[in-house]
Amino acid sequence: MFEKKGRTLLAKRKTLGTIKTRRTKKNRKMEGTLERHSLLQFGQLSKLSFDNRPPSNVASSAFQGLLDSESSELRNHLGSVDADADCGEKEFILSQDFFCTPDYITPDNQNLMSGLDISKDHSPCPRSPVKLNTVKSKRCRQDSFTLKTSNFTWSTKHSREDEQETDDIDTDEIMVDKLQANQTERTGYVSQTAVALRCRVMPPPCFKNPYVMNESETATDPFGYQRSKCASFLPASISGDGLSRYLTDFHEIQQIGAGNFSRVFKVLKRIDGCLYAVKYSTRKLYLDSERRKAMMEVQALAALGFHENVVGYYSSWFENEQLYIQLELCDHSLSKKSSLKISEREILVIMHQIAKALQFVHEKGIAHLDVKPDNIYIKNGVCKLGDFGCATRLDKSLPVEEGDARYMPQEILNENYEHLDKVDIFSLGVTVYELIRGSPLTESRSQSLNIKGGKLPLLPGHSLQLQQLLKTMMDRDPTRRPSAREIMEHPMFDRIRG
Ligand SMILES: Nc1ncnc2c1ncn2[C@@H]1O[C@H](COP(=O)(O)OP(=O)(O)OP(=O)(O)O)[C@@H](O)[C@H]1O
Ligand SMILES: [Mg+2]
Repeated sequence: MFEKKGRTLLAKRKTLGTIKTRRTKKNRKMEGTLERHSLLQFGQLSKLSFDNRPPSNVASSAFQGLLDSESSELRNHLGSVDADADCGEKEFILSQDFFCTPDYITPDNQNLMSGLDISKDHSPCPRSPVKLNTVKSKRCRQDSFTLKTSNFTWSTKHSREDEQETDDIDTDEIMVDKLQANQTERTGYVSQTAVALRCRVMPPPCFKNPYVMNESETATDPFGYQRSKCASFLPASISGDGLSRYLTDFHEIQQIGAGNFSRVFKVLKRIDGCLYAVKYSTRKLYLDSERRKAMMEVQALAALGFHENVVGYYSSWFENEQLYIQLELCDHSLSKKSSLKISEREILVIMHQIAKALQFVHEKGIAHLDVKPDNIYIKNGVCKLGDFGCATRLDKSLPVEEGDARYMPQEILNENYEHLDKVDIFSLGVTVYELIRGSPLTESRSQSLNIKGGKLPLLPGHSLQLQQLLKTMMDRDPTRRPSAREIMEHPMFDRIRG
């Protein structure tokens, strides 16, 4: 912790360029360690820069070029420092903190989030932090001070507080060197390359997956502390022109679906040549809270893992303040079929497969809460449950946001969340009823009252067994509805088990 504070201080000194500290012995000793640490870190950075070069991407080549030029410049500088025996006076500390501490390198009013466009970065690379010609230093012992230039104001209140923690208050004094007039403009300058490098060095933040039961798998995040400083910066920083992961990794073929909040495209993944579905939010998710809410869908999918009757999940990322989700590509959704008459055998197959999916989901402690024909997809004749945008935990440890009201039982509309698994059973019952009817449910109040009241009309042409099962699935009382496992084990399905 002590060394950490020492680094912070030195990083600040480097950034400000002209602030010198009269060091105590203790600090000098610390710097020796930190300089070695910095060299080590630089080694890692340069390795990253040279080893991870994508061969065929123009944008990333330009990006790499900038990184390389900056890397070699920094390396030259470090080399010369290495040869110099008097390490105590050097101001070249390059640590991860330098790249990951926006508050130290970011002047006020600079919008880093929208400025990350390497192709447009025609600004000169920052010169190595050479010693500036300074005029006589002036002592400053205020608790906080403001360094004003013609362009910006940099409050160092926090810096001063940090330094006070690190340094011995009695012995430390801060001396501020006056800048030469032609250096004032550079004081607040942060190279876009440095920002890009920071993003590259810094892995994205880890979020705890609330659907995963075994805490130990997600509790450890070795970068947690440093990432937390960049958490709100990173999602937006990977967006913007020229750095689109979607466009870089996928070739868009056609739109295959749209929901209330999203659009879904059939895409070809460039690197593996396979087809996928990519769903992305139509609304821009500017707020952290919006992003976290959207992320619950992918967290549920990731926590569930593979099941043949659940739509496959591959990856997800934020880009341009939108959440992108790469999914298994299916042929179409079941709603296409709800306007057609389908046979009882087909109905039984669908019912059995979705009950299987629900059994799997419920056993993982999750409720789907938006089962309906729109959210059941067909792939090669196999049904897959999709759209986990309303998924929540059965133990009520997460907020409940019910799905399409037409398929919801009365108890959830009354905010009774005691039997969330049985909400899915009710919705599956309504889904099957809609398929049998052959026409989509309307928003009509009388229809809705009948369904929610468990009053199922006779379904001519269908077995009593099926009608009986549907009736219990749509019972008003959730405790009387069968579980997904009980549905699966119903003898009626012997006809299709073949
Ligand atoms: N993996 C997929 N393969 C094929 N089509 C898909 C896939 N995912 C979604 N779709 C299509 O896109 C439509 C919208 O997707 P989805 O239901 O996930 O979006 P949404 O915005 O969450 O929907 P909702 O309006 O229900 O909230 C689906 O009904 C389906 O037709
Ligand atoms: Mg949907």
